[in-house]
Amino acid sequence: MPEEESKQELDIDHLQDLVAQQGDTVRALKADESPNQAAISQAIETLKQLKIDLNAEITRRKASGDSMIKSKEDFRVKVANSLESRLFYIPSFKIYGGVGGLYDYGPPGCAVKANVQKIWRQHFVIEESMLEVECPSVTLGTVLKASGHVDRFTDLMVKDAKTEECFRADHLLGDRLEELIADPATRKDEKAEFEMLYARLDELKEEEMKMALKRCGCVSPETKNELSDPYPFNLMFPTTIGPSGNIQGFLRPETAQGMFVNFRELLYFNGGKLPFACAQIGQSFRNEIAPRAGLLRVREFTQAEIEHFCHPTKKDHPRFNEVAQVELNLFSQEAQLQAGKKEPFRMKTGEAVEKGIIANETLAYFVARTHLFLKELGVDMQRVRFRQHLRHEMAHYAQDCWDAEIECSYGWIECVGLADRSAFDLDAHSKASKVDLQAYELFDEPVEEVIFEVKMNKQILGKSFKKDQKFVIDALTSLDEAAAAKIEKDFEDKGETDLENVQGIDGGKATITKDMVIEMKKKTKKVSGRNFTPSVIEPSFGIGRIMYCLFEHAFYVREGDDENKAVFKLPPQVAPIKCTIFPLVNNAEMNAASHDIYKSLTKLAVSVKLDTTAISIGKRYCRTDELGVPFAITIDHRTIGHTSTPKDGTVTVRERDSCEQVRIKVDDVAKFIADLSSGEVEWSRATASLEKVLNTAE
Ligand SMILES: Nc1ncnc2c1ncn2[C@@H]1O[C@H](COP(=O)(O)OP(=O)(O)OP(=O)(O)O)[C@@H](O)[C@H]1O
Repeated sequence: MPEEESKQELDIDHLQDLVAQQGDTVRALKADESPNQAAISQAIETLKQLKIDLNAEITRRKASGDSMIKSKEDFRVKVANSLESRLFYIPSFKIYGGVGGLYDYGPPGCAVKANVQKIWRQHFVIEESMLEVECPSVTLGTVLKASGHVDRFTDLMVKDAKTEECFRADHLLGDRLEELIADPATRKDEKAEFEMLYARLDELKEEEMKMALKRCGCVSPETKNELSDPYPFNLMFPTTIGPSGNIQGFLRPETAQGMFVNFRELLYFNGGKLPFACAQIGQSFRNEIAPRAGLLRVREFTQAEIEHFCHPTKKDHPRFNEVAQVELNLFSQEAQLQAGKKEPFRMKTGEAVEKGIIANETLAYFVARTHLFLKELGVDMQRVRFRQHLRHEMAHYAQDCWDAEIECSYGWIECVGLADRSAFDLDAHSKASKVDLQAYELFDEPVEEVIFEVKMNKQILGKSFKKDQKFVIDALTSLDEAAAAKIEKDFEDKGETDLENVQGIDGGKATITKDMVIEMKKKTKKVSGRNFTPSVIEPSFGIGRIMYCLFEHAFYVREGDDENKAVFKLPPQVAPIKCTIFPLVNNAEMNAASHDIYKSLTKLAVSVKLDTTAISIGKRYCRTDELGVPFAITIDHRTIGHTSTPKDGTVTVRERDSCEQVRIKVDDVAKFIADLSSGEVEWSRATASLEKVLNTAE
C-alpha cells in the first residue's frame, strides 16, 4: 500500500480509537454510584462530536475524486477489479452464475502461481533436500477416519429457520458480539461478558454456542428470521470409490495424510535415518459453509505442506545457526494475553528459542525459513507476524503452534500454519492400519536395561486374541519394571490384568489371564537401540492466500495518473510475464525485429509478451503495468534506421516502477532481461553504465 494511504488509514483508526475510548468514559460515568449528570452530558456531547468527525472523514474520503485510495473497501474493490479484469482469477462457471468458493486462475494467475510454487520448491524442497511426493486427492475413508477428520473436521452451522440459508455459527455470533461490544447502550458488566465470549469464539462447543446465540439475540442477518440450533457440519466432500459404491472416499481436506501413510516407505528410502522431511504440493478441498473474501476462503485450494519427522526429544536442527540471526515479528501467547495494548515484538530466532518462546529449534527453524520465503516473494514484511496459538486453539497433542499471518484489507490472515504435532499422526495411523510406523534409534553406547522374559502359553493366547496375538506378545515383551510388578500383583489378587495402550489393538486394551503367562523372569540385558514413534513438525502453506496478500501488497495506483492506471509491483521472479516487447510502429521491419528479440528471450526461458497493437506506447505500458510486467522493450527508429534517424541497433528498456528507460544493444538485450528477471541483478546496478533516455510516452 502506498505510504500516503496508510497515513490516512491511521487517522481514521485514531478517530475510531477516540470514539471507543469516549464510549468507555460515558459508560464509566453512568456506572458511577452517584452519577454526575453534567459530566455525563458533556461526555455524551464529546462522543457525538467525535462520531460526526469520524463519519465526515469517511464521507470526505469516499467523495473526493483524486487518485488516492480512500478506504479499505475501496482499495479492495480496486485490487479485485484489476485482478478480475486482467484474468488473474475469475469465479468458476461464471457463465452459469458461478458458485461460492470456487475460482479459476486465468493466464497471469496461473503464471504467478507457478512462480510462487517454483520459489517454494527451490526454497524448501531443493535447499532442504526434502523428499517430495504426490498423492491422490481422492482419499480412502479409513485414512481420514484414523486421522480424526471423519469425526471431528467440522464447523458449527446454523440455518435460517424459513429460507434454510446456512451460516457459520461462529461468524454470526462474532459479528453480533462486535455490534454489542461497540454499542454505547451495552452495560459495563455485559460488555465484559461479551468480550469474554468473543475471545472464546472458536472454542465454543455445540451447547455453549446454542446458549450464546440465544443470549446475544442472533437472527438471520438479512431476513431477521429465527435461526436453527447450531449443529456440526463436516467440511469434507464425500464420494465413493469404484462402481460398486462400497468404498467410502473423500476429497482430501489437506495434503498431509498422504505423507503420514507413506512414512514407512519414506524412512526406508532415506536409509532408515531421521530426521527427514517430506513435502507435497497439491489440491485440498473443504466444503466451507460460508466461503468469502475471494481467494482467502475457498472450497478448493492449493496447499504446500511439509512433514518433518524427527526424534521426539531431540528437536535441535543441524542448520539452526543459519537462521539464528533472522529477526522475526512474534506475537507470542504472552503478548496476546497481556493487559492493555497487545502487540507483537521483534526478536531474533535464536533468542526466541533460548527464552523458550518458540518450543524448539526445528519449529523455530521453519518459522524463520517461512519468514525468508515470504520476504523473497515480495510480501511487505512490515505486515507479517507470527502468532502463537493460544492453549485452547491447540490440539491436546500439539507441543507448540505458530501461524504466519499477513495483514491485508480483510485484516490479519493466517497464510501458513506451523505446528509441532508430536507423534499423534503416526500413532493414529499405526493403530488403525496395524502397521508399525516407528523408527529405530541406535544409542551412542549400549545401555543396560532391565527386561522381563515372559514365557507365554501361545495356545491360550492365540484362542483369545487370534490375529492380534502378535500385538499382545509385543506388549508383554517390552514391559518395564513397574508394569511387570503390577501384572504380578494383579495375577496374585484377581488372576488377570489389563494391559493398556497396546499398539495395534482396538481401544488399546487387552485383558491377560494368569494362565496365558507361564513364567516372568527379570533379567538385565545390554541394548544398543530402541524403536520409537517420531514427532512431526508441520509447516502448511496456503498458496492462494499468500498470493492474494501479495497482490494487495504489490498493488498501487500511480500518483498523478488516471484512476485506471493500476500497477502490480510484483518482483520479477513472481511476475507472470517478465517482459513486453513493443514495436513503436506496426510495420513489417519493426515487427520482424520484435520477433527476433522475442525468440532470443524465449530461448533463455524468459516469459515474454509481444504487443503489436497500434495503440499508443503510454497505453501499452499501462496495460502491462496492471499485469505486473516489470520490463518493456521498445523497438523504434534507432533500432532499424529511418530517413531522419541513423540505425544504431539499440532498443529502449523501461522499468515498471521507476518508469526509467535505458538504451541497450539488441544483441545484449535478451541476457540483460534474463538476468534482471531471475532477481539476481537489480535494475540500478544493471543499468549503471547504460544510456538513460527521456521518457516521453508517460
Ligand atoms: N478454505 C481455505 N481457502 C484457502 N486456503 C485455505 C483454506 N483453509 C485453509 N487454507 C490454507 O491452508 C493452510 C493450512 O491449513 P489449516 O488447516 O492449518 O487451516 P485452518 O487453520 O483450518 O484455516 P482457517 O482457520 O482459516 O479455516 C492455512 O494456513 C491456509 O493458508
